Amino acid sequence: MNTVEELYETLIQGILENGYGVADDFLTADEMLPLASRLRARRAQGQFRTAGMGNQQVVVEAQIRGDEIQWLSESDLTPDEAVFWQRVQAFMDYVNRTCYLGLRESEFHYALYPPGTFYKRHLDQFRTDSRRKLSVICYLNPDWEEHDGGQLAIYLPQAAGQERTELVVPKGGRLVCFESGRLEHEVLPATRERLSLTGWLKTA
Ligand SMILES: O=C(O)CCC(=O)C(=O)O
Ligand SMILES: [Fe+2]
Repeated sequence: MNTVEELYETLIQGILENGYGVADDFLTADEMLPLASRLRARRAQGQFRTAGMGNQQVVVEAQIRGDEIQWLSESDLTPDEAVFWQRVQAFMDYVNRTCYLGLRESEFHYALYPPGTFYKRHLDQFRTDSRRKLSVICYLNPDWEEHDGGQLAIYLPQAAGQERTELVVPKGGRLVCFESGRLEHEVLPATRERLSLTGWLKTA
């Protein structure tokens, strides 16, 4: 079993060496499953909304993204959500001590992609707001298999204008992190509902 510092170090090394980091078991199954249930319960209560594009005006654009989301509010976390929240805050503190990114704030939402939906290739920074420094996605999918699809495709710039595509399987408990302003990425369609907690670590 990894210590949390080892998980944080794995993520940071991944970002420095490959542009993105992946930590399996960021959440244990015991930590992840209650969050998946919480997501479904909140959605059943009608708290989820079709996600919009950009921060200027919310244009619902099913051609671009098909996920439904709900933002977390720090003042309204269940104990299970607080475990995740605190682990992310500790990661943010660790990054600030080791990489001097000046991260001060975070924002997270649950996301559910119904089967067949996707999020086309995009960058996570808004033209009008560059405070998002690190994108963080934690998957809440028990028993996810490669043939279920739903991979996160990450486009890595290479020398001479080339690029390489890497695919991350959205396995439950796994966390992916990359620089929001640098890496374009895409969510591929899945054959099952695809659950996650997605967020950004931001400067003030
Ligand atoms: O769920 C993922 O793997 C990525 C989600 C994403 O790119 C986003 O919400 O901006
Ligand atoms: Fe994204």
